[in-house]
Amino acid sequence: MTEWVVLDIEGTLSSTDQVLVVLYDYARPRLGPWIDEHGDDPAVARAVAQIRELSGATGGTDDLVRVLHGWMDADQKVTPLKTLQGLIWQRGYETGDLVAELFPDVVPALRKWHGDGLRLAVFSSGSAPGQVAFFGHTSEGDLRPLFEHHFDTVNAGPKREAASYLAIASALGAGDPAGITFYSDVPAELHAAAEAGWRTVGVARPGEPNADADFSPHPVVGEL
Ligand SMILES: CSCCC(=O)C(=O)COP(=O)(O)O
Ligand SMILES: [Mg+2]
Repeated sequence: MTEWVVLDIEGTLSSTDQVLVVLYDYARPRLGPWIDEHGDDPAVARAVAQIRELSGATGGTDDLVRVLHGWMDADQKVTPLKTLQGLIWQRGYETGDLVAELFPDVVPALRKWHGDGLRLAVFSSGSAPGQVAFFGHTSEGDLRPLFEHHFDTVNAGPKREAASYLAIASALGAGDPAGITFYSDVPAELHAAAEAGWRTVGVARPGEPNADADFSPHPVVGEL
C-alpha cells in the first residue's frame, strides 16, 4: 500500500516549456551577473569550482557563462547549473517576476492525495531551494504545505541511478520501498526507481516530449 507519493516536476507537474522556455530564458541572461555579484556566497563559489572542474574552463565569468549556456542548450541537468538557476529563480519568484504554472489536474490530485493521508515529496533535477520557491509561488497559491521533502541531485543523487532512490527511501524513513510510488515522464527514471523497489507510474501527457515514449513495464497515465 502506498504511503509516500514522490513526484517529478518537468513533464509531470509542469510543462516542459514552463521549465525549458520560461525558466531557462529567465535564468540565461542573469547567470553572469549572479556569479559576479554573489561570488562570496559559498553555494555560488562551490558551483563555480564545479563548473571549472567539469568543463575545464579556466577563464573569467564569460567563459563560465559559455559553459552554462551550452549545458542549457543541450538540457544537461548538471548540478552547478541547477544550483545557480535555482538561486536566480528563487529571486524571480520572490520579486514577482515569475509565477509557477502547473498542469490543471495537478493541484486537485495533490490535494486529494494529501487529504487521503498520503505523504508527498518531490524529486527533481531542479535544486531543492528552487523547488521550494516554485511551489511557494504557483498560479494556484502556495503549495509548500503539501510537501514534506524536496530531493534533488545534491541531497539524493542522479535521477537515473537506483542508489538515489535508495537514499530517498532512507531519508523518508520508509520501511518498505514498495510503499513509495514515483511519478515521472522519463522512463529511465522509472527504471531506476523500480530497481530500488519502488512502485512507478509513467506520466505521458499529450503534447509533451515523452508522450509517445516506451514506458513498459511501468503503468502509464495521461494525467494525475
Ligand atoms: C524550480 S523547478 C525547475 C525544475 C528544473 O530545473 C528541472 O530541470 C526539471 O527537471 P525534472 O527532473 O523535474 O524533470
Ligand atoms: Mg521530468
